[in-house]
Amino acid sequence: MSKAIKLVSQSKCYGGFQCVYEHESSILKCTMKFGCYLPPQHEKKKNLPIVYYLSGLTCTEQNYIMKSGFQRYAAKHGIVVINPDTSPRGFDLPGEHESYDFGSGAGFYVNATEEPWKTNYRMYSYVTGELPTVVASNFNVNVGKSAISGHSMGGHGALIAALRNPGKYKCCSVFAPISNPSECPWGVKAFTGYLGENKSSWKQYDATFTAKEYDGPKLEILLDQGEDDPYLNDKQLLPENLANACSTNKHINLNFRMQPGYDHGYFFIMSFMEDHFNFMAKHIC
Ligand SMILES: N[C@@H](CCC(=O)N[C@@H](CS)C(=O)NCC(=O)O)C(=O)O
Repeated sequence: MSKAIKLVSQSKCYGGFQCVYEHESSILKCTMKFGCYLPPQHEKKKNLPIVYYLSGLTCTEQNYIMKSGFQRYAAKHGIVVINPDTSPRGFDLPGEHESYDFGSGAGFYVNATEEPWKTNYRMYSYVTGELPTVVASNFNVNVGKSAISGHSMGGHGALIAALRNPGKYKCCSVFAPISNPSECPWGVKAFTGYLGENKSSWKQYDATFTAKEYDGPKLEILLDQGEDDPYLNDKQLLPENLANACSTNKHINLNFRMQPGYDHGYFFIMSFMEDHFNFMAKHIC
């Protein structure tokens, strides 16, 4: 596996640098971009903590970089922030670019088992395996101090990454996550396409199921959900199902906050970004 990365862009921001890098992913078999915020502390200090942030449907690495305002808090706490793209890129598989909720921009953080997706659509292994290795070999980070965060489809990705890899991520921060994908239209469409009709193979990628089975070190999860999020009312997110599952598991502490008046977008996310960085900093700084 090549660990080489190439700088695509670099802009000074809060004393550090917001960068975008690209690299050849051997798992996805394509060139992938990822955002990398290097806080001011990166020049002198070694062993900085890492936050991974996974984005939602239709996003590239740009949405979070441009819209969330996270850099201010990453600079304050001295955290390296890595945010990958949401699917493999550069292919033209049948139907890949036809809908916003499947294929490109919608990798759902699973390892596909179905044709024609199974060769490239392996975002679970990319995010939890290849990307951390690439990050560890290129930046002054301490992989033992990692947290994972995400929004919507990326909230689902963050939850399953944390729940399936006990101890790897010290805590998990999510905004409006797709919390029970086996039971919502977005998830059913994606899992049928990537994983096939057999629902038993879906459970490993469903936070509501994996939360019941988690028995690792105490996992703290901060979940913010806008009350006026249209996708909440459309039953795409189902955070109450995750909350029920977590309430029966003493190894998980879920802080589930409903936020009146907020919708699904980045204005909601930016409003609670400081809280999420304070929460993650407590676990990794
Ligand atoms: N109706 C939206 C659905 C997708 C959506 O809301 N995506 C969220 C994540 S699930 C997002 O972050 N969009 C990009 C943005 O707001 O910058 C669309 O077609 O773009």
